[in-house]
Amino acid sequence: MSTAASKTTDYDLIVIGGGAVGENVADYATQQGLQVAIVESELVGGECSYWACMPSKALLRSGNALRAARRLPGTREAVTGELDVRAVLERRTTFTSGWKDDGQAKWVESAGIELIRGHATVTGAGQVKVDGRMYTARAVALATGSVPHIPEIDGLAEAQPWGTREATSAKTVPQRLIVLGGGVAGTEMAFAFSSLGAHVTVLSRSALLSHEEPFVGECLADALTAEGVDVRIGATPSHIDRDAEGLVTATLEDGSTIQADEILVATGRTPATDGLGLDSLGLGGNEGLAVDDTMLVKGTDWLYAVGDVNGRALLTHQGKYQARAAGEAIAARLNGTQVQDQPWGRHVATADHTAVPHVVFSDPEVASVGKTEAKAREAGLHIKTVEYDLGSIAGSSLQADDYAGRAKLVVDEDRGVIVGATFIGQDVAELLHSATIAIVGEVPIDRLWHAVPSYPTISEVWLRLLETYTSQG
Ligand SMILES: Cc1cc2nc3c(=O)[nH]c(=O)nc-3n(C[C@H](O)[C@H](O)[C@H](O)COP(=O)(O)OP(=O)(O)OC[C@H]3O[C@@H](n4cnc5c(N)ncnc54)[C@H](O)[C@@H]3O)c2cc1C
Ligand SMILES: NC(=O)c1ccc[n+]([C@@H]2O[C@H](COP(=O)([O-])OP(=O)(O)OC[C@H]3O[C@@H](n4cnc5c(N)ncnc54)[C@H](O)[C@@H]3O)[C@@H](O)[C@H]2O)c1
Repeated sequence: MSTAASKTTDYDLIVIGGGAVGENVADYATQQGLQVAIVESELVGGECSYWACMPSKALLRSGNALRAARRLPGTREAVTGELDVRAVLERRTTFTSGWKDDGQAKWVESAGIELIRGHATVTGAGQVKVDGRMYTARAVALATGSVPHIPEIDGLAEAQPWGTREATSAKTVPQRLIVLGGGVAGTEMAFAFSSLGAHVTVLSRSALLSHEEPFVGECLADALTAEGVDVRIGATPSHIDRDAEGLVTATLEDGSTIQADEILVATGRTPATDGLGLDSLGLGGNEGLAVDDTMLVKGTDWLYAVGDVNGRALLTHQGKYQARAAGEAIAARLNGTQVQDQPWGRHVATADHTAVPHVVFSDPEVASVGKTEAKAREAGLHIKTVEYDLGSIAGSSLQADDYAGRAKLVVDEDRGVIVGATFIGQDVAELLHSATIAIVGEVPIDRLWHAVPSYPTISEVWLRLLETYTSQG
């Protein structure tokens, strides 16, 4: 154990940032006997707990549940009203603990981690300054997350747009909302606010969710349009203006205008490295810190970057996976025990390269993992793809009348294994882990044939996909 080191430094490890990722780095390192401190400048729990995953999913769930009920004759008749907006917003607020972090701060303490409140900067190897006070450690882990990217559009900054923080913590629902960006956050928030009664216009310069299989964006655009959302693909504003009454006007490149009460900017995020003092250490830049698979920043032997800040996968679950690897890798290095850094070893985040699962909680849901067909081809893989209509599965038709959805597998023909899977449809999120296991486990297609899906579940799509794959020869 590492107590010897603690005699020369204040801590074995200082984690900067107490979001979900920082908490996990600290926890896993502490469990290996390290003395650890977390520095947090805002709320312990970070973006996910207060302004991202939790409140956004709470805002989405009620609309999705209402639509699900309306898809079933018999149930439809029992659900005759609209959403109670106040109740939905209140339920959202309970998931953020009213934007108070007492519960999570208490957990940090109970886990044997020291919490230092304040803004941290890194002043040298193992040196961290927090609001004027210097602390030392044998290793430092950055888990500072990411910040919104605001595009340089004339008048946008002056119009004081909403970011995702303002959207997820909204106290009221604007009558008209413009959503700029057709990525994950923009799509989810368009569904959420439309369900809550806003008239939403989405401005997306490319197809919605353009990193997914192409049918995903098409299905989502259709679903949003059916909900009354005005989806403008290929539309970029050239100018934004907010007048004295608060009215927002977006002027598009073709000269047309759209008016709204609020504009939400959801155009991506960049690593939160500004103001950390990295430039003076010859590190930094806004492209993200290059790390190895133990999350050690390249060119250093003491600095780690974990979660959103390293730009590998801006997702809570993947950041926490990196954190489990990094927390134990740091402990192994400091304790002088073996670092298991071979691919798929305990101390590396190998899955970041091959199997990052993600779910978009739109309606229909989008759940995908691994490579799309385009990415697999780009990687030079010799692939075959197979698609199946989810609506024709017995389990799906029981789930909802007129169930619409699609599934696609990307198979590496040389290895006979799945390298990518995409599902779109109601309630497909829980289907995703089966695909993640198949990819991570490199389960041969021939063996997958023996994984029999229960009847009548939506998972039966696996059987149909494999039958179709085999019949294609
Ligand atoms: C609207 C929205 C919805 C999302 N929904 C999902 C979802 O459903 N599922 C999912 O997996 N992911 C989702 N994400 C992504 C997810 O929120 C992030 O991947 C996750 O929060 C990253 O965790 P992190 O700990 O790396 O960073 P953060 O949660 O951002 O935590 C970083 C912490 O560091 C602190 N900090 C920063 N700089 C300093 C400093 N110098 N000194 C001290 N403290 C500092 C910050 O105050 C913050 O608390 C969503 C993101 C958005 C924007
Ligand atoms: N359910 C989830 O897991 C979930 C939900 C929300 C967000 N997130 C995470 O948060 C991150 C940020 O979400 P996001 O939606 O902001 O990013 P994103 O990368 O998913 O989408 C950004 C969108 O903005 C567009 N865009 C970028 N610059 C633009 C410009 N100058 N003008 C017009 N459009 C522009 C892009 O084309 C893209 O469509 C994502 O990477 C995602 O991992 C996850």
